[in-house]
Amino acid sequence: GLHIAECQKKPEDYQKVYNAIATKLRDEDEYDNYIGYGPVLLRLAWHVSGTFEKKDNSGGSFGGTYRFKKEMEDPSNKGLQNGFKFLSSIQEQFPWISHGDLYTLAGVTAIQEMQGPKIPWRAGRVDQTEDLTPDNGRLPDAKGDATYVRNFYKRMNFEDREVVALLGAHSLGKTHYENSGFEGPWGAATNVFSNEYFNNLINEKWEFVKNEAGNMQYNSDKGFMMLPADMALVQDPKYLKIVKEFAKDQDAFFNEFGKAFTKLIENGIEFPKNIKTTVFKTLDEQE
Ligand code: HEM
Ligand SMILES: Nc1c([N+](=O)[O-])cnc2ccccc12
Repeated sequence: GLHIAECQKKPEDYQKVYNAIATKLRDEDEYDNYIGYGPVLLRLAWHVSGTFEKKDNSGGSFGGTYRFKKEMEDPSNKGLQNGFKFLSSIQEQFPWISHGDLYTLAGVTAIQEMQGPKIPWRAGRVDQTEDLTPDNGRLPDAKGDATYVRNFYKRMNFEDREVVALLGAHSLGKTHYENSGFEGPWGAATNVFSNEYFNNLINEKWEFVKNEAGNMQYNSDKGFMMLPADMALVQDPKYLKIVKEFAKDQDAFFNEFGKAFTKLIENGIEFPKNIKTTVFKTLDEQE
């Protein structure tokens, strides 16, 4: 059914939550060989939203159902518990925030504190009961080709340009054998948002190899890696055109990513007029 957002707090209350997350991100910088918690918090926000199914308006970020066992233990979510644990102290400090608002706000904080685009955000997600937890298997398969990726994102109403922009988040963080059966990049994993991923796709020399977990992935001689689903973006002529644009024009990428990420974390939710969009200030902007 339809999810109507409800919110009693003011924008400055959510800026306090943003600042607490951003401060903790700065303090706890050693996580994952000094990549920090930014990428895993961003992936958590995407995974709690990426279960959305437009046919019956099920899944999506509204109900905060990631907190329940079935969703937390979805094999697609392996490793995200690190992000969940990071947020437990924030949840204690601000017990009034819903889980859906917390997970999506943390993703927005991660993007902005990693020098990414501003992500407009609205509050009002309301915790739902465990029975509404979506089944496992709604998140995308890393082995998918371009046809698979295009069809997958149709389920959430995303077009080619939005899909290519969203995958640009793979400029951040890395794959880990213990989570997904893929590994790398080595040494090149970043925690600064950029369009580098698109330049890697186009400029690196890729070798399709079987990795130590028995999965096929693309490795470059400079130590970068791509999933088969990443490489789909240069194997499909329509996607490739957009990859080339974003590789040349970081602003175009940032602009498209900002809009698509807000759409991703708000899929399936009706926001009444009284709930205004907030664009949070970064810590740097408040010092
Ligand atoms: C075709 C769609 C996608 C597939 C198949 C996919 C697959 C994956 C896989 C297998 C990993 C490695 C997880 C691990 O081993 O720890 C990963 C990491 C990541 N993904 Fe995606 N992803 C997709 C789309 C997205 C989107 C839309 C976003 C955000 C907008 C995103 C953000 C991230 C981030 C930030 C990481 C790094 C996490 C870390 O360093 O801990 N991905 N993705
Ligand atoms: N850093 C990454 C790259 N990269 O090129 O640096 C490519 N693909 C990725 C897929 C999932 C997570 C991180 C990725």
